[in-house]
Amino acid sequence: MTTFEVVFIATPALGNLVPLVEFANLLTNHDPRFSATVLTIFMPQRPLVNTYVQSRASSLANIRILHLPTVDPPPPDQYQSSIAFLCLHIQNHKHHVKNALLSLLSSESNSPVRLAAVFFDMFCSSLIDVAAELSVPCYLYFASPASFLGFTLHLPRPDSLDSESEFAIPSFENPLPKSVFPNFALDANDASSWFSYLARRYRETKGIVVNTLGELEPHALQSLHDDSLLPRVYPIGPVLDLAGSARWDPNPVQYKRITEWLDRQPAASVVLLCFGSMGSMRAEQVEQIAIGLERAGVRFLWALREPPKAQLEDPRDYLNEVDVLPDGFLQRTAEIGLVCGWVPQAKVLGHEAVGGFVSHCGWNSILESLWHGVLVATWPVYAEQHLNAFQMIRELGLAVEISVDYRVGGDLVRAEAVEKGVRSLMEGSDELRRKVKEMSEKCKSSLVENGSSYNNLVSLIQELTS
Ligand SMILES: O=c1ccn([C@@H]2O[C@H](COP(=O)(O)OP(=O)(O)O[C@H]3O[C@H](CO)[C@@H](O)[C@H](O)[C@H]3O)[C@@H](O)[C@H]2O)c(=O)[nH]1
Repeated sequence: MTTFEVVFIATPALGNLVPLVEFANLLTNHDPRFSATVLTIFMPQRPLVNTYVQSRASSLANIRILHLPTVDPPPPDQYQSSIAFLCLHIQNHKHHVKNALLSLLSSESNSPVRLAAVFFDMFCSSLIDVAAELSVPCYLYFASPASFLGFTLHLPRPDSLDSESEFAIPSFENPLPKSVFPNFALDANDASSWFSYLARRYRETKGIVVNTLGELEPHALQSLHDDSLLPRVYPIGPVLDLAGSARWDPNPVQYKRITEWLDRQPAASVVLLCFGSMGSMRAEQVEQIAIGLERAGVRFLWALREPPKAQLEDPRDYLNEVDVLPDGFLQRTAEIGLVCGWVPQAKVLGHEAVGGFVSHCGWNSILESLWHGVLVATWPVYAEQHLNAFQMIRELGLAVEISVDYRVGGDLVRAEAVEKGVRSLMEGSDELRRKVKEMSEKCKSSLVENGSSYNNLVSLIQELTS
């Protein structure tokens, strides 16, 4: 029997790497003819990514994790933005990726294993050259929504953006105000030119897998389908690591403390506040959130993390969060709240005590909340999150809004807005909750036999093995 090897390469960031590894896991579990190798790129500034890789490497039966040799980071005079840094750093691994693929191809020549494909994620377009040189079919794995994939393909030039305008982008039903554009699309620096380059090259792949489902993003997916210059798009999702960081938690003591605290709270009473794997807030914003939460008087679990000292570093848990919180806040809210650092988010969202989620709208967080049927209040911060929030509220009607000033990098969100947003999340919105529960059912059924994502996985496998 011929067996098939698939290689996966992701950006060294949890939001990209985790879904890619889970997709590799889904593929190899679905069809035992497949085995997978994940090639990882090392970045010293990302200790959480490294912890995740180490732990996952030992827990996945059909997946080999291979570390590419370490490469020096690009010197500062070669980039202006963190996106450019990432893209250059990834591009500088071309040689090592080629060697890794060559060694897999050479082992293939004396065994019935076929190297069926290489999957790259959204920042790795430069590596398409390596796959092309070795004639290995190349696919894009897109960990953000289909709507954002469409956005990248129709990125207006920054110098064509005028402050009053709205923009028609085919993957969105409504015109987009400039205020929801990601930072990289607004600045005429190297970030927008890198993104245009990345997206141009998506079209050169043999297919694109998006971590979404047809039932969630029908409009965006139809627009991609209608794009005759794009390869076939396979919506296969939601692909999630539901055990999440509970499996590789950076702080197991904290995890135990959180779980025990949640176990003592009434059903659907707690609001979780968490802003992604790279999320942190400056001191003035922390203060406004604290005041807003205290005024709202709801139970809360707040993942509060310290801003990184240098660009591209992960935030860290505060050694002592008392330093940034208003005087006496922890004592006054001791009965109803828990402030902690990193939380095992996917597990927490599945806990019956959690009734609402204030989220930065990273796509993995949105999918995790939909999976568990937890209503989100949107608080986008960076990357494509303003677009995701726009889609969730205006296009899909699946979230409530914390009225963040939509200027990117925006102003302080005042305590009043936090209080109002949290109240409307926890107190009202029965109809929204019903819709979210309905979507939760669709997420689950899409992955079982004859579900839409399941069927797309079967079609992809047919293509990979033909
Ligand atoms: O305290 C925390 C914080 C995060 N997480 C997990 O980390 C992941 C975070 O992923 P996501 O919600 O997508 O946010 P980011 O880490 O910010 O992800 C980046 O990558 C995503 C996928 O491309 C984009 O949608 C985001 O905008 C981008 O910032 C999720 O699985 C969370 O469960 C935790 O478990 N605990």
